[in-house]
Amino acid sequence: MVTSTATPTSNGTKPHGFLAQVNRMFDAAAAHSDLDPGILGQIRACDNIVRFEFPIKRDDGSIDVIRGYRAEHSHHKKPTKGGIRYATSVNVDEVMALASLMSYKCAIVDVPFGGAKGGVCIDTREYSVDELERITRRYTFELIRKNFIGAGLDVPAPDYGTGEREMAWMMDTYNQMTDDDLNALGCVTGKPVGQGGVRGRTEATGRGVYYGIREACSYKSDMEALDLGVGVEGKSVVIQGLGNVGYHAARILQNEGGAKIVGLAEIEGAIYDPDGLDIEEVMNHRKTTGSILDFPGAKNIEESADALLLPCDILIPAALEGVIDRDNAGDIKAKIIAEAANGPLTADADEILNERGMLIIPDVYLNAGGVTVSYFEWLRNLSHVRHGRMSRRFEERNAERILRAVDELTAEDFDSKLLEGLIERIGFGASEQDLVNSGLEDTMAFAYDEVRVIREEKGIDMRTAAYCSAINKIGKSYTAMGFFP
Ligand SMILES: NC(=O)c1ccc[n+]([C@@H]2O[C@H](COP(=O)([O-])OP(=O)(O)OC[C@H]3O[C@@H](n4cnc5c(N)ncnc54)[C@H](O)[C@@H]3O)[C@@H](O)[C@H]2O)c1
Repeated sequence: MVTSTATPTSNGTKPHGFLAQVNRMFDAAAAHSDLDPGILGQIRACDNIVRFEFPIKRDDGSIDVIRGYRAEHSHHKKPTKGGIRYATSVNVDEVMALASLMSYKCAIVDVPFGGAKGGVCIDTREYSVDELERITRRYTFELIRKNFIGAGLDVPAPDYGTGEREMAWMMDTYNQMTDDDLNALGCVTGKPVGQGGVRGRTEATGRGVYYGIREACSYKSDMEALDLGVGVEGKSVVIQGLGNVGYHAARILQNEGGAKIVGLAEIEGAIYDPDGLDIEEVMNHRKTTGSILDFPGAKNIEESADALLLPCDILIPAALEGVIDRDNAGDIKAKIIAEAANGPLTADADEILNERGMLIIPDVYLNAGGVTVSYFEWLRNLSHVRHGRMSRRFEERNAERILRAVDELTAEDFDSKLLEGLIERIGFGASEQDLVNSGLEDTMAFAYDEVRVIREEKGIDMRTAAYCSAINKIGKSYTAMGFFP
């Protein structure tokens, strides 16, 4: 085990890797800050990182050595929060970069957590479900031993390659291994609904991506500058990655926003149809045939990455980092780049696309829906009260009182249907999903507005403005609490 606060210089670190890209973006925003350089340095630094290896018995009896990581970027607020990634790209540089993004993201949407990220360096397709469960449980056990998990300490969530299944295994392992009975449910978020999860968490990142794009498309001056109309409706969209984030973003953009999905890219290749692709039909086709290719009416694109260059209004990279770099940035035809994935643009690509006048909605803002709803889930776990449960009866009784107060309404003709109608009309007794979605919608709209004001005041691009927002808020936090000892 290596526990260190130093910047990575060995073992998996790329010379100009992901962390260097994130720090370059941070530095561009820090140049607009009046904060003491020492405080800026502390905001940028990764507070704690752990790397460990453990053996796992495969189904055939052989042994694999698995490498895991967890980085806690910023302890200015606790717990720290961030996903667990299962991918072969996972290394110390990647988890530190992703943990930094989490700190900035939480600050931008006013979620009171520090940033963290963890991962296991595996290709999930090479392991059975039983093996994945053993890996997840052992990884969690290592986090417990090293004090890197707990409702008040550090709270993982799903990321690339993990989902609610892995979160349930993590929570159960934590529950079995610790005495933290009261708060055990809050040790991870993104759990299944029956295991302390909240309705709406699975789709939350994709839904947040939709709300963020909708905010961006609602500003006439920005749309006019791109020669586009106001609103999401009718805009053509290309999406890379049809996992949790990409699929739900596509579905909601299509069904609620009226956008036209013209291109979809997955690992096996991409498809294009300028007349529009129905996302559910494509997913069913993939389920049946094992691939999105050969979808009826669509053109196959054998080289999946070429889909990034398709003509469209909005390009949504929703897979992994660094997919748009200085080599392909000049060929991108989309007018809006909506960063659903973390770090899909290198700093060079970011500069090139900004110079070309494109509107980039940055990851640190756009994919914050997941952590926002994770916050709701965590609050629910700590309070042991389901959202909407306390308020529903109270609100129903209020509605009943209002109805009974209407003079002409006697007790005999009191009609429960009328009560239901009133409840629905004035929004009483909202379901948990309604409460979660409306909380997420407000959060995304409010944060967009804060970033927009900074962007206009300083005359800077949206990413730099979003980082400025994060730096201001985290800087305020460090300044107010002072430095120990
Ligand atoms: N899950 C969340 O709540 C969440 C929250 C914030 C940010 N993110 C970020 O969103 C991105 C995607 O995460 P996810 O949870 O949807 O992961 P996921 O594992 O559910 O899905 C990722 C999808 O991308 C596909 N993919 C991988 N490489 C590809 C390529 N080169 N071209 C096309 N498709 C490719 C995979 O096959 C998979 O279907 C990551 O950058 C992650 O950090 C996720």
